[in-house]
Amino acid sequence: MSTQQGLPVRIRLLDDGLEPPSYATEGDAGADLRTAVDVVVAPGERVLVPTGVAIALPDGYAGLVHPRSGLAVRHGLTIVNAPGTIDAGYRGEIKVCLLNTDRTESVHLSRGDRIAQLVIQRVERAVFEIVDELPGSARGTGGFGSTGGFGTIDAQPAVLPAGG
Ligand SMILES: O=c1ccn([C@H]2C[C@H](O)[C@@H](COP(=O)(O)OP(=O)(O)OP(=O)(O)O)O2)c(=O)[nH]1
Ligand SMILES: [Mg+2]
Repeated sequence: MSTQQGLPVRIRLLDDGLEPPSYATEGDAGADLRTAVDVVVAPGERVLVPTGVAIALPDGYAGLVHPRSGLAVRHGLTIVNAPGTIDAGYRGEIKVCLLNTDRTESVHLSRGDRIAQLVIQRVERAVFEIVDELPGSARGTGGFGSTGGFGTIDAQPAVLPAGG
């Protein structure tokens, strides 16, 4: 009898010989995902990396693909669309769009290296109700540094033109 506790999630291992996603230590929020291929990510480049797994999440859940902090700090490796969203209905291979933010050094990854982490969360689906006025709140329309932060906030944040 298994003593493991948690949400049962069906997983297909699409790549024989690759270790399945796993939690590194008890209490971890993210299960580490591995690259199925050797890959070099050049400075400033992005690469879509296969993980060799497909999952079926129960309705009402989503998987969020987060970067790993160690790779971020040591190598500048991040995920372009962090966190990536794995929909409950998605049955394809989970892939990770890695980005090397380092200006000079390439990142060399070997098949089996842990490249990202999958956090599974409950999610709500909204039923959008169109209204003319929103209810008041303490924050109101303040945002984008309205509560203070670095330096002076005298100026309003610039509104950048789309695409510019
Ligand atoms: O980092 C990611 C993000 C997404 N996906 C897969 C699972 C997800 O369910 C599907 C769609 O992702 P998303 O909705 O973010 O992409 P989209 O650009 O909106 O594509 P689509 O039109 O297919 O929804 O792609 C991944 O494998 N890795
Ligand atoms: Mg989508």
